Amino acid sequence: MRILVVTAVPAERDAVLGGGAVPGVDGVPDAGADARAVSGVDAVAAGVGPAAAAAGTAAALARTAYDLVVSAGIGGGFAGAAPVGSLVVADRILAADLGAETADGFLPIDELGFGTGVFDVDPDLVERIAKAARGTVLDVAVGAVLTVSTVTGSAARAAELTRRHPRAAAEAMEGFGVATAAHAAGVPFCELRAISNPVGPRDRDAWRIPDALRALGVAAAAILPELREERA
Ligand SMILES: O=C(O)c1cccc(C(=O)CC[C@H]2O[C@@H](n3cnc4c(=O)[nH]cnc43)[C@H](O)[C@@H]2O)c1
Repeated sequence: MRILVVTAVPAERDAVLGGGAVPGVDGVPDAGADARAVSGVDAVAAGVGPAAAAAGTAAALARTAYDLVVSAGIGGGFAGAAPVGSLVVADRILAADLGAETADGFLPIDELGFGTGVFDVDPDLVERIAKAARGTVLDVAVGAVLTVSTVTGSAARAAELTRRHPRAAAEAMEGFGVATAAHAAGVPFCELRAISNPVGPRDRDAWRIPDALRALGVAAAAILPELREERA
Protein backbone atom coordinates (compact mmCIF):
# COMPACT_ATOMS: atom_id res chain seq x y z
CA MET A 1 0.00 0.00 0.00
CA ARG A 2 1.23 3.45 -0.79
CA ILE A 3 1.63 6.41 1.48
CA LEU A 4 2.02 10.02 0.31
CA VAL A 5 3.88 12.35 2.68
CA VAL A 6 3.43 16.07 1.99
CA THR A 7 5.88 18.49 3.57
CA ALA A 8 6.34 22.21 3.02
CA VAL A 9 10.08 22.33 2.31
CA PRO A 10 12.71 19.89 1.00
CA ALA A 11 14.52 19.76 4.39
CA GLU A 12 11.35 18.32 5.99
CA ARG A 13 10.83 15.87 3.14
CA ASP A 14 14.42 14.66 3.34
CA ALA A 15 14.25 14.40 7.15
CA VAL A 16 11.12 12.23 6.88
CA LEU A 17 12.84 9.88 4.45
CA GLY A 18 16.25 10.05 6.17
CA GLY A 19 15.25 8.54 9.51
CA GLY A 20 16.60 11.38 11.66
CA ALA A 21 19.61 12.54 9.64
CA VAL A 22 19.20 16.24 9.00
CA PRO A 23 19.93 17.60 5.51
CA GLY A 24 22.67 20.20 5.60
CA VAL A 25 23.54 19.41 9.24
CA ASP A 26 24.50 15.74 9.33
CA GLY A 27 26.31 15.71 6.02
CA VAL A 28 23.15 14.80 4.13
CA PRO A 29 22.75 16.93 1.02
CA ASP A 30 19.39 18.65 0.70
CA ALA A 31 18.38 17.12 -2.58
CA GLY A 32 16.22 19.98 -3.80
CA ALA A 33 13.82 18.48 -6.36
CA ASP A 34 10.20 18.15 -5.27
CA ALA A 35 9.59 14.44 -4.94
CA ARG A 36 11.49 11.58 -3.25
CA ALA A 37 10.58 7.99 -2.41
CA VAL A 38 11.49 5.06 -0.20
CA SER A 39 9.76 1.69 -0.41
CA GLY A 40 5.99 2.28 -0.34
CA VAL A 41 6.34 5.93 0.65
CA ASP A 42 6.46 8.91 -1.72
CA ALA A 43 7.27 12.32 -0.25
CA VAL A 44 6.74 15.68 -1.88
CA ALA A 45 7.76 19.16 -0.76
CA ALA A 46 4.73 21.15 -1.89
CA GLY A 47 5.53 24.60 -0.51
CA VAL A 48 4.63 26.69 2.52
CA GLY A 49 1.01 27.47 3.41
CA PRO A 50 -2.38 25.80 2.96
CA ALA A 51 -2.85 26.71 -0.71
CA ALA A 52 0.49 25.25 -1.83
CA ALA A 53 -0.11 22.20 0.35
CA ALA A 54 -3.57 21.58 -1.14
CA ALA A 55 -2.37 22.08 -4.71
CA GLY A 56 0.67 19.81 -4.23
CA THR A 57 -1.42 17.12 -2.58
CA ALA A 58 -4.11 17.24 -5.27
CA ALA A 59 -1.48 17.04 -8.02
CA ALA A 60 0.21 14.02 -6.42
CA LEU A 61 -3.15 12.27 -5.89
CA ALA A 62 -4.05 12.89 -9.53
CA ARG A 63 -0.81 11.18 -10.66
CA THR A 64 -0.81 8.17 -8.35
CA ALA A 65 -3.26 6.20 -6.20
CA TYR A 66 -2.45 6.40 -2.48
CA ASP A 67 -4.04 4.76 0.56
CA LEU A 68 -3.01 7.41 3.06
CA VAL A 69 -1.82 11.03 2.95
CA VAL A 70 0.43 12.33 5.75
CA SER A 71 0.98 16.06 6.29
CA ALA A 72 4.35 16.26 8.05
CA GLY A 73 6.76 18.94 9.13
CA ILE A 74 7.89 21.21 11.89
CA GLY A 75 5.50 23.39 13.86
CA GLY A 76 4.96 25.62 16.84
CA GLY A 77 3.93 24.01 20.14
CA PHE A 78 1.36 25.47 22.54
CA ALA A 79 2.57 25.99 26.10
CA GLY A 80 1.75 23.10 28.39
CA ALA A 81 0.84 20.82 25.48
CA ALA A 82 3.89 20.29 23.26
CA PRO A 83 7.45 21.32 24.20
CA VAL A 84 10.20 21.93 21.65
CA GLY A 85 11.56 18.57 20.47
CA SER A 86 8.27 16.74 20.97
CA LEU A 87 5.97 15.31 18.31
CA VAL A 88 2.31 16.21 17.92
CA VAL A 89 -0.07 13.76 16.29
CA ALA A 90 -3.21 15.56 15.14
CA ASP A 91 -6.56 14.09 16.08
CA ARG A 92 -8.19 17.20 14.60
CA ILE A 93 -6.91 19.47 11.84
CA LEU A 94 -8.49 22.87 11.67
CA ALA A 95 -8.18 26.14 9.79
CA ALA A 96 -7.85 28.55 12.69
CA ASP A 97 -8.13 31.76 10.69
CA LEU A 98 -10.71 30.73 8.08
CA GLY A 99 -13.79 32.78 8.89
CA ALA A 100 -14.90 36.34 9.51
CA GLU A 101 -13.98 38.97 12.04
CA THR A 102 -17.10 40.51 13.61
CA ALA A 103 -17.79 43.10 16.31
CA ASP A 104 -18.34 40.13 18.65
CA GLY A 105 -15.15 38.35 17.67
CA PHE A 106 -14.06 35.70 15.17
CA LEU A 107 -16.69 33.56 13.45
CA PRO A 108 -15.38 30.30 11.99
CA ILE A 109 -16.43 29.36 8.48
CA ASP A 110 -18.65 26.55 9.85
CA GLU A 111 -20.78 29.12 11.68
CA LEU A 112 -20.96 31.29 8.57
CA GLY A 113 -22.47 28.38 6.64
CA PHE A 114 -19.74 28.22 3.98
CA GLY A 115 -18.42 24.72 4.51
CA THR A 116 -16.06 23.46 7.15
CA GLY A 117 -12.72 24.40 8.63
CA VAL A 118 -12.43 21.21 10.65
CA PHE A 119 -11.33 17.69 9.79
CA ASP A 120 -11.17 14.91 12.36
CA VAL A 121 -8.55 12.24 11.86
CA ASP A 122 -9.55 8.57 12.08
CA PRO A 123 -9.09 7.74 15.81
CA ASP A 124 -7.63 4.28 15.06
CA LEU A 125 -5.04 5.88 12.80
CA VAL A 126 -4.16 8.45 15.47
CA GLU A 127 -3.70 5.72 18.07
CA ARG A 128 -1.51 3.59 15.78
CA ILE A 129 0.68 6.58 14.96
CA ALA A 130 1.03 7.70 18.59
CA LYS A 131 1.84 4.15 19.69
CA ALA A 132 4.53 3.76 17.03
CA ALA A 133 6.08 7.15 17.87
CA ARG A 134 6.21 6.79 21.67
CA GLY A 135 9.76 6.31 22.90
CA THR A 136 11.35 7.66 19.71
CA VAL A 137 11.21 11.34 20.69
CA LEU A 138 11.13 13.48 23.84
CA ASP A 139 7.35 13.35 24.09
CA VAL A 140 4.34 12.51 21.93
CA ALA A 141 1.19 14.60 22.30
CA VAL A 142 -2.17 13.93 20.66
CA GLY A 143 -4.34 16.99 20.07
CA ALA A 144 -5.67 19.55 17.64
CA VAL A 145 -3.23 21.03 15.13
CA LEU A 146 -4.21 24.49 13.92
CA THR A 147 -3.48 25.55 10.36
CA VAL A 148 -2.72 29.29 10.16
CA SER A 149 -1.73 31.55 7.29
CA THR A 150 0.16 33.88 9.62
CA VAL A 151 2.66 32.48 12.16
CA THR A 152 1.65 33.54 15.67
CA GLY A 153 4.04 36.17 16.99
CA SER A 154 2.51 37.50 20.21
CA ALA A 155 1.33 36.25 23.58
CA ALA A 156 -2.07 37.85 22.93
CA ARG A 157 -2.61 35.89 19.70
CA ALA A 158 -1.42 32.65 21.34
CA ALA A 159 -3.86 33.22 24.21
CA GLU A 160 -6.69 33.95 21.75
CA LEU A 161 -6.02 30.73 19.83
CA THR A 162 -5.87 28.74 23.08
CA ARG A 163 -9.14 30.30 24.23
CA ARG A 164 -10.84 29.38 20.96
CA HIS A 165 -9.20 25.96 20.75
CA PRO A 166 -8.45 24.62 24.24
CA ARG A 167 -7.23 21.31 22.79
CA ALA A 168 -4.71 22.95 20.45
CA ALA A 169 -1.32 21.27 20.78
CA ALA A 170 0.45 22.79 17.76
CA GLU A 171 0.13 25.27 14.93
CA ALA A 172 1.56 25.01 11.43
CA MET A 173 0.62 26.21 7.97
CA GLU A 174 -0.22 23.21 5.76
CA GLY A 175 -2.33 20.51 7.46
CA PHE A 176 -5.75 21.87 6.51
CA GLY A 177 -4.71 22.19 2.86
CA VAL A 178 -3.42 18.61 2.75
CA ALA A 179 -6.54 17.32 4.51
CA THR A 180 -8.85 19.26 2.16
CA ALA A 181 -7.25 17.70 -0.92
CA ALA A 182 -7.12 14.20 0.58
CA HIS A 183 -10.73 14.41 1.78
CA ALA A 184 -11.88 15.54 -1.68
CA ALA A 185 -10.15 12.51 -3.18
CA GLY A 186 -11.60 10.14 -0.58
CA VAL A 187 -8.18 9.24 0.87
CA PRO A 188 -7.55 9.01 4.65
CA PHE A 189 -5.18 11.64 6.04
CA CYS A 190 -3.26 12.55 9.17
CA GLU A 191 -0.79 15.20 10.37
CA LEU A 192 2.50 15.00 12.28
CA ARG A 193 4.33 18.06 13.66
CA ALA A 194 7.74 18.03 15.29
CA ILE A 195 7.94 21.08 17.50
CA SER A 196 10.64 23.59 16.56
CA ASN A 197 9.46 26.62 18.55
CA PRO A 198 6.89 27.66 21.13
CA VAL A 199 3.74 29.42 19.90
CA GLY A 200 3.96 32.95 21.25
CA PRO A 201 6.08 36.09 21.11
CA ARG A 202 8.47 36.04 18.17
CA ASP A 203 11.93 34.87 19.25
CA ARG A 204 14.14 33.57 16.46
CA ASP A 205 16.80 32.48 18.98
CA ALA A 206 14.29 30.00 20.43
CA TRP A 207 13.88 28.06 17.17
CA ARG A 208 15.36 24.57 17.24
CA ILE A 209 14.88 23.59 13.61
CA PRO A 210 17.65 20.92 13.34
CA ASP A 211 16.39 19.28 16.57
CA ALA A 212 12.83 19.30 15.25
CA LEU A 213 13.89 17.85 11.89
CA ARG A 214 15.77 15.10 13.72
CA ALA A 215 12.69 14.33 15.85
CA LEU A 216 10.52 14.31 12.73
CA GLY A 217 12.91 11.88 11.06
CA VAL A 218 13.22 9.39 13.92
CA ALA A 219 9.47 9.45 14.56
CA ALA A 220 8.71 8.97 10.85
CA ALA A 221 11.16 6.06 10.71
CA ALA A 222 9.05 4.30 13.35
CA ILE A 223 5.63 5.41 12.12
CA LEU A 224 5.78 4.95 8.35
CA PRO A 225 6.81 1.26 8.24
CA GLU A 226 4.13 0.51 10.81
CA LEU A 227 1.44 2.23 8.74
CA ARG A 228 2.72 0.71 5.52
CA GLU A 229 2.48 -2.81 6.98
CA GLU A 230 -0.86 -2.27 8.73
CA ARG A 231 -2.43 -0.96 5.57
CA ALA A 232 -0.98 -3.67 3.29
O1 LIG B 1 9.47 34.59 11.43
C1 LIG B 1 8.98 34.00 12.38
O2 LIG B 1 8.80 34.52 13.48
C2 LIG B 1 8.62 32.57 12.22
C3 LIG B 1 8.40 31.77 13.35
C4 LIG B 1 8.11 30.40 13.19
C5 LIG B 1 8.03 29.86 11.91
C6 LIG B 1 8.24 30.70 10.80
C7 LIG B 1 8.15 30.21 9.45
O3 LIG B 1 8.07 30.96 8.50
C8 LIG B 1 8.13 28.75 9.24
C9 LIG B 1 6.91 28.33 8.50
C10 LIG B 1 7.00 26.86 8.19
O4 LIG B 1 7.28 26.08 9.35
C11 LIG B 1 6.09 25.61 9.94
N1 LIG B 1 6.08 26.26 11.27
C12 LIG B 1 7.05 26.12 12.18
N2 LIG B 1 6.77 26.78 13.30
C13 LIG B 1 5.57 27.34 13.12
C14 LIG B 1 4.74 28.16 13.96
O5 LIG B 1 5.05 28.47 15.13
N3 LIG B 1 3.57 28.58 13.43
C15 LIG B 1 3.20 28.24 12.18
N4 LIG B 1 3.95 27.47 11.36
C16 LIG B 1 5.13 27.02 11.82
C17 LIG B 1 4.97 25.95 8.99
O6 LIG B 1 4.14 24.83 8.77
C18 LIG B 1 5.66 26.39 7.70
O7 LIG B 1 5.86 25.32 6.84
C19 LIG B 1 8.54 32.04 10.96
